[in-house]
Formats: sequence, C-alpha cells, structure tokens
Amino acid sequence: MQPVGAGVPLRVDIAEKTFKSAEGVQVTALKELAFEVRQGEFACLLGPSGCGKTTTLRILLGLDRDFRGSFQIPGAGDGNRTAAVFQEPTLLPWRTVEQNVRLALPKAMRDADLDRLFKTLGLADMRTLFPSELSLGLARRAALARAFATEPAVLFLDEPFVSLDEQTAERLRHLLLSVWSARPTTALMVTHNLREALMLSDRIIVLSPRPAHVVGYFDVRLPRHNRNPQVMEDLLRSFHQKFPGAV
Ligand SMILES: Nc1ncnc2c1ncn2[C@@H]1O[C@H](COP(=O)(O)OP(=O)(O)OP(=O)(O)O)[C@@H](O)[C@H]1O
Repeated sequence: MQPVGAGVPLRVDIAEKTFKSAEGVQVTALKELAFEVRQGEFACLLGPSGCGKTTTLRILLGLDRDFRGSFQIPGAGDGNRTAAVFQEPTLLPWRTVEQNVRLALPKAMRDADLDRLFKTLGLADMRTLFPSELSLGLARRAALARAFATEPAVLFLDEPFVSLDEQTAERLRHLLLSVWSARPTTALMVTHNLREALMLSDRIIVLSPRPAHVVGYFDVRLPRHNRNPQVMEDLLRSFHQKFPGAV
C-alpha cells in the first residue's frame, strides 16, 4: 500500500475569520482555531450548530481565502491530493455514476480499475445509472466513491449523512468505514452527531460555540469493530463527563 501523505499531519492555525452580514455587521466565525490531524487518522470536528465548522472546511478546501492564519495540507502541490464529500452529493446529472467518478480522476488515473471500490460501496450494479435514478442514499454513496477513487492524501467530509433515515445513515457509516479501512486516509469530518463521531473517529475535536476554537480532544482508542452498543454507551457517558453540555 502506498504511504498516504508521507507522515505529514494536517495542520490548522486560523487566527481569525470574520464575515460581514448584509447589514454591514461583523460576525466572527473562527477565533484562534488550531489543531492537527495525524496522518491516517480519522478526526471529527464536533460543535454546536453555527459555530463555524463548515467555514473551517471551506477554508481548508481553498474555497474561502479571506481569513487570517495558515494551514498545511499533506501532499499539497502533489496533484489532486484533497477530496471532499458535502451534504449535497453534487453529481453531474447528465453523467452516469461511473462517469461522475472517473471525471474526478486525474488524467493518468482515468482508466483505473474501480471494481473493488464500487463493490465495497455496494454500487457494482449502479455504475450505468444517472443521478436522477438514485435515491439520496445511493447518490451519497456515489459521492463517497468519487472521493475515494482519487486516492486523496486528505479527505474532508461535511455532514455526509444528514437528512437520511437512520437505517440508511447507519449503512452508509459502515460502508464509509469499509472503504476507509481499505486505505486509511487522513480524514476530517464535520458533524454534530456525537454518536456518529464516536463510531467513526480516532479523535473528536470538540469546538466551542461561535467563534469556534478548540475546547478539547476526545480520543477513541478502541478498534472500530469493538464499538458495540454497550461500548458506545460507555463512550457516550465518558464524553459527557469530560465535556458536559458540549453538544
Ligand atoms: N457567507 C456568510 N456570510 C455571513 N455570515 C456567514 C456566512 N457563512 C457563514 N456565516 C456565519 O458564520 C457562522 C458559522 O457558520 P458555519 O456554517 O460555518 O457553521 P456550522 O458550525 O457549520 O453550522 P451547522 O452545524 O449548523 O452547519 C454562522 O453564524 C453563520 O451564520
């Protein structure tokens, strides 16, 4: 297996990010927000609604350059090294599932063998379907396939399981873990679902209400296959003891 991101962590050090509202009022979204995600670690940014999680991801994805501070993305400058999965699957409607995935690939990888990836995500029979033929759950799986196919050094996920029924969301979390375990990639996922964060992460980065800064870390050192319902209850209890009222 290829080393992913060559040992370099994702480093974030944002001094300040402000927005100006339509009425000209300044809103400080992020203030002294600093953290690292180690190579191959799956981290969740967990914080109350409106605290600045999506703003952070937008900055890290280069979609918002208007902030004070800096960050370092492993593998930056080395081709297509980040991938993102958003709440909206953002698939091209006139392309099939497979075409959507292949179009995201750098030219040299366009003919890559994607059989295993599609199989792991339960999409083997859906490759020729168009987005309009997919349920939201299937469209989210296609978006996951597109992100993992590029073999990124860092993967950003912004609440990829919201607005799904719980059963579908749970199936997708397991599929995400299967595909991530096949190639553990430095990942940063935004969520305000504590249970989801405890199931998926190596480390939870707990954020304050706006302006977001790091309140503390919660490390989940157990292998994921050991996180059974009883263990999850214990983890929830310890989290609430450490961060009372955090979410
Ligand atoms: N383009 C914008 N203009 C003005 N204010 C903005 C803009 N984008 C975000 N904000 C404000 O910045 C703050 C942080 O927003 P952000 O979407 O990052 O929060 P969040 O933690 O992702 O919220 P949620 O969990 O509800 O998705 C909010 O108060 C929001 O209203």
